[in-house]
Amino acid sequence: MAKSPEVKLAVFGRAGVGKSALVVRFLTKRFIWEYDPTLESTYRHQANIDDEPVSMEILDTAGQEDVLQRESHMRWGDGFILVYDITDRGSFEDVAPLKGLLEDLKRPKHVPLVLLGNKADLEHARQVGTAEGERLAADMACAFYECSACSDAVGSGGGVAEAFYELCREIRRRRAVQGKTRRRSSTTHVKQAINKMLTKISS
Ligand SMILES: Nc1nc2c(ncn2[C@@H]2O[C@H](COP(=O)(O)OP(=O)(O)OP(=O)(O)O)[C@@H](O)[C@H]2O)c(=O)[nH]1
Repeated sequence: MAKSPEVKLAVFGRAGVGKSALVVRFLTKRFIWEYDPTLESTYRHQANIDDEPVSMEILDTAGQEDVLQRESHMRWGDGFILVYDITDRGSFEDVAPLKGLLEDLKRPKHVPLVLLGNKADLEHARQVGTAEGERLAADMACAFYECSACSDAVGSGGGVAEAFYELCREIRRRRAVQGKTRRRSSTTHVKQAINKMLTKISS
């Protein structure tokens, strides 16, 4: 049987935005109130997305990792979920610099991303409007979800799982485009070699 394509997903965001809670919600469909402040953790998960199997490796980063750790996690990932907490404006303001770091490190620069505003169940404490999230996602050319790790029902866009799935789809799309470009460039090389030979023969 063919092996499922592997995708490496990393979850980034300020400490306390709910990265671990979101990963656990995605993997177990449950919410657990408290975790040890994250030491980084990785998980494996298999899913069928649009009838195609995919094998995910998910890295839940620590909100307070140092620069070297962060860079190595950014190099590791194929795609990234950038999380903020809708009740913490500072966590929203951290997102654009994270995207900037990714662009500095990754080639090609345009990295598969999803923006996720978590804790949508805490509407009474909201500090970041939905429209602001939408605008930032438009600037970053990525999908946007407001969700709650407490519940799949809260928030727009079909909950936490949909954000992970959309990131996998985006990685697939990019790989398909890159594969085509590579195939095209190798065909071009063959054509150039044949042309050279023909020129030599005719001269
Ligand atoms: N109300 C509510 N609380 C949440 C939600 N997600 C996480 N929390 C709470 O927010 C706190 C931080 O959640 P974590 O998942 O540990 O956050 P983290 O981003 O992994 O934090 P670090 O590991 O320190 O980087 C915990 O008390 C969670 O119970 C949510 O969607 N709604």
